[in-house]
Amino acid sequence: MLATTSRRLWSLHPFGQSQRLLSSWASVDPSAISGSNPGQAYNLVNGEWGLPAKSKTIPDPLNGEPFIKLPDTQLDEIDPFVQSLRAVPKSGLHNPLKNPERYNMYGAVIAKAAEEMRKPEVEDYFTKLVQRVAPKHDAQARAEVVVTRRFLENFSGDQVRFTARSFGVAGDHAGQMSTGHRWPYGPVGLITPFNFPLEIPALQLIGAVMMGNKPLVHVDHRVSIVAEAFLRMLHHVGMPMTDADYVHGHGSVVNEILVRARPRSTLFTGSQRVAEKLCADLHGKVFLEDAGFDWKVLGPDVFEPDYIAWQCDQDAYACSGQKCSAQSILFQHSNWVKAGLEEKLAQRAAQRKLDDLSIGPVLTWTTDAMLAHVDKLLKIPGARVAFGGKPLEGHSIPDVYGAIQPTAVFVPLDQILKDENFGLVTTEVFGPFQVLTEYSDEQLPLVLEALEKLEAHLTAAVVSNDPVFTQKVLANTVNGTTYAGIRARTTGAPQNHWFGPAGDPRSAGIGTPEAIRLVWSCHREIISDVGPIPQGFQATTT
Ligand SMILES: NC(=O)c1ccc[n+]([C@@H]2O[C@H](COP(=O)([O-])OP(=O)(O)OC[C@H]3O[C@@H](n4cnc5c(N)ncnc54)[C@H](O)[C@@H]3O)[C@@H](O)[C@H]2O)c1
Repeated sequence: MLATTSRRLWSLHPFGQSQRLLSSWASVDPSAISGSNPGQAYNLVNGEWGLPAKSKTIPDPLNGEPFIKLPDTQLDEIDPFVQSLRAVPKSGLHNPLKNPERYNMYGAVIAKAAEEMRKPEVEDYFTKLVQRVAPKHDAQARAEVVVTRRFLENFSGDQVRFTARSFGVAGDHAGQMSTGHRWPYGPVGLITPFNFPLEIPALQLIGAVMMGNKPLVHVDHRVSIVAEAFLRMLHHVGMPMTDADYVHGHGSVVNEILVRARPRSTLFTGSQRVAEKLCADLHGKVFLEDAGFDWKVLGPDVFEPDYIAWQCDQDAYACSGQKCSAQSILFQHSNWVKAGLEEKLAQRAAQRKLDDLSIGPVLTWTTDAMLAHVDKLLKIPGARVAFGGKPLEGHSIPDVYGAIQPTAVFVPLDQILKDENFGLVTTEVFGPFQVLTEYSDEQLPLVLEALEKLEAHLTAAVVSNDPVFTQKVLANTVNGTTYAGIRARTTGAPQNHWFGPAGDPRSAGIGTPEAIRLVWSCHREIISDVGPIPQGFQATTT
């Protein structure tokens, strides 16, 4: 049974000064939650926050203290979520012909949400909350909050209906006109992972509701408290409480809700394994942002090696390598090797420290698992540890999480291409780990062969200002978000461009009007044919 709670609860938490300013909507204080004062998360269904019978606690990633209590929703408690989704018509809560006032309503809600997030205390609040559950440097956590705010700024006011705009084409005769509409799916699923606790669920949730869908939202349990706070903030600025449901807990439980509720579409962001399972269980009605094994090719033109080393370090190791866009493999032209890039990379990586969370806990790989992966790679002829390869020391990160130094293993290109090695070398390690390799001018076709063999096509970078070289690589690859030019990176996507994989009809996107239209609406063509019927019409059978 779901027990209903109310906003009275906030008063139970000993908020500090800045959190008191937020007390009308914030339910946990990131500065105060601890083993002795755990935060409490709630499910939301049909407009009511509530708790199932069981709860579970999650450990503080920095010291192991059980610091957040989560609803541990069981299979016999999912009926309200199933019924809530089933009650949503396929034509959505609004569409261009139904309840168009809601485009205006969301324009106002999103504008107010942006205004709320522009308050320094709200920016600090979300930054700190993100850091408590997914420890990363203040700059990284704050960037997530700022990108979210800027997205809200971009999609406020009339941008909601502009994003859902229709287009018309003249017909064959008077009275006929065809109009292409962006139509909602109605009931939808939205599942996101742990690594961007705010940005990914926030951007996708807003895209879903502004296009007229009602989503069931689920975020990885380790960080789901953050999106709950965002949802509470949206309610505070006027979003109807019944427009989205929110369920904490196990992925398997969400899986069952979706199987029974049969949403018309589901956006999944996470691992390839779960992506494929959901695709099968939901009969292909999915959009996917799945695993990233992201590559960077350094072209022959060596330029500003200190800058390039800094960018490579950021791409591989910021957020402890836990970005889907993190640089997983670096193809260095021999000119870069001669320029000493590897040493520069090692120096940059050595600057990272736990104190400022420029390196920190890894939430889905243990230390042993990451080091075992390194050991397996080292069995490949010619492979060597370029730097790192050791556990972090002097910390209290619990064993369920991982903690290793920023690590790079060099593997010769010809070995990477061997069938017996390729799968191992191109396994995504969601932590501070990358593979380095080297190629010569004559070996560029081998680099392209390796890129062709990869299965994941999320981000990529071609670091070169040589247009012929860059064009050759771009022309023969498919990654959905590819940066090209001497400043090319793999990470740090802001709100001003599409982010998402390519090369798969299920590929989703995030961040732009095109991404929202693709993921959260389908095309509907309405052909008006109102006459007049031609004078002297005579029927013929054809
Ligand atoms: N492509 C992108 O934009 C993008 C962005 C971020 C992360 N990722 C990927 O996410 C992965 C890291 O996250 P992870 O390993 O924790 O992912 P994961 O697939 O284990 O979990 C992701 C989400 O799915 C849920 N889930 C798990 N099993 C489920 C099931 N059977 N049915 C429904 N939901 C289920 C989890 O609770 C979580 O919310 C990496 O592979 C990374 O590349 C991709």
